[in-house]
Amino acid sequence: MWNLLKMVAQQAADLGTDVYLVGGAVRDLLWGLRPRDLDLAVANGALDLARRMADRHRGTLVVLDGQRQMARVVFKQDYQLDFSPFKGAHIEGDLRARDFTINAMALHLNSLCSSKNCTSPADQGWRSFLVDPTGGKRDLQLGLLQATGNEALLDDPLRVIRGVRLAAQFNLSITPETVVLMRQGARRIEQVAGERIWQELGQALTLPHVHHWVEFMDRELNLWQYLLPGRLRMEATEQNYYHVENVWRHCLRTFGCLEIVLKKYQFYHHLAGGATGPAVFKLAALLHDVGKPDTAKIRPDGRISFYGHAQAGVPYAEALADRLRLSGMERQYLVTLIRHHMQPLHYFLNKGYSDLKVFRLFRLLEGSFLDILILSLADVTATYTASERLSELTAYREYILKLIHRYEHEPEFFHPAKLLSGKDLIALGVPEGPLVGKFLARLAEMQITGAVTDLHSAKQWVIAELKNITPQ
Ligand SMILES: Nc1ccn([C@@H]2O[C@H](COP(=O)(O)OP(=O)(O)OP(=O)(O)O)[C@@H](O)[C@H]2O)c(=O)n1
Repeated sequence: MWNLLKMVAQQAADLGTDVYLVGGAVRDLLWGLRPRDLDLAVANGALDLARRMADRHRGTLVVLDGQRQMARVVFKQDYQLDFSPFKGAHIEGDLRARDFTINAMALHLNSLCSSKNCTSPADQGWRSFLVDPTGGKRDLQLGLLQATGNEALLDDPLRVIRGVRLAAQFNLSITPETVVLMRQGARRIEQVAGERIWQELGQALTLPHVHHWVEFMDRELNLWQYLLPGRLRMEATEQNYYHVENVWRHCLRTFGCLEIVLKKYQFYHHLAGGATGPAVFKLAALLHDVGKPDTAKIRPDGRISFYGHAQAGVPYAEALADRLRLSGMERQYLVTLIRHHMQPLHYFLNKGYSDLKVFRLFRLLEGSFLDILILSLADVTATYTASERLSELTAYREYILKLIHRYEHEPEFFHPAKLLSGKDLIALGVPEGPLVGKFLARLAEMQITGAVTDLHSAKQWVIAELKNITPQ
């Protein structure tokens, strides 16, 4: 990295301009990290400098905004350099216009690289070229997050969420004055584009232990009220069985339990949902009961019917996905988690643990079997610990862990070899259309129960079933 920065300084000197390493990269260096995304503020000719770096050092140039002179140069996927002009007349002005003091520092590369100190980050000499007009270095040492000024968070309310993310990431305390500014900024969060919110919120939620910060966003900043559709309604709705706390408190508790369950059983790496999967998963925990109170009813026979509220939560999940502009995959994942989160408990209470029931539950959960089992365990842990029903919790935990163990150790059970394809079924006389899918699903279940064991018995079963279909 240091060599790359030397090259930047050299090219800048040739162009007769000043260049500074700024923002998060400087913070990370002081924190002892090796940044890979390097932001560079250039006095004049940012685009020319980016072009020279790409041409002369075999980087790939992407002009991000030609008019505003912003460009990115990528080097063999190792480092990414973002060039932009100073915001303001000079570097101090640029830094003061940034979000937090720890992000408002710069390194003057021209001076640094013309000195003998430009060798390696281990050589601490580079610190003497720090430009730090707001006291970022001191704040970082003290573990404090502080806004650069009174307007910083009103100018760009996204910075409120960035602040929470940075505090969580670097384990910082937010100064009381900055908390007040964050609270004011939070009221304007609705002005911020959904994709920007999701980018920061997603990063924050991906961190492994943010329960405390999620509570902070609620208690101190009222942020969830602006971000989550249904947040107020959840607070106004009592859990309608066990009557311990309102739905929103329960969801916050579930969020905390989810982080514990994920850590305790090392589940982080098994989740579906792609790179942002963990963040969507946690969002689902926070929203999972939003559909209450159209909800669990005790039926006359004493059994509990759960379907209503999980289904009723789907439109809220969709509205949130739209607001945050989640990708199609993220949206689908969120909706699936919300829609089916009650099913494992429903199966536990009402259906039992036969092979067929386990297989049906697996099929029902649409590729998110493991994730929904974990969410359900967190959900039930939250409910049963709050209402001190610990023996029931033990039984449920055993049930879920047994399912998870089976899922991880018996892949052939969950994915039985396909004896007949859709085409085979049609050749045997199954009418084209939805019936083919139904036959395939039934056939898989027949394999699970052992009623069908090989190609011959599969064909026999299909032929016999076809006779049961009334001819039109
Ligand atoms: N809303 C924002 C976004 C960014 N910045 C400034 O731009 C720098 C670069 O932003 P970005 O690359 O998004 O974040 P980093 O702080 O570099 O953090 P990370 O590398 O962890 O994403 C920040 O350090 C900060 O100085 C800001 O003031 N306000």
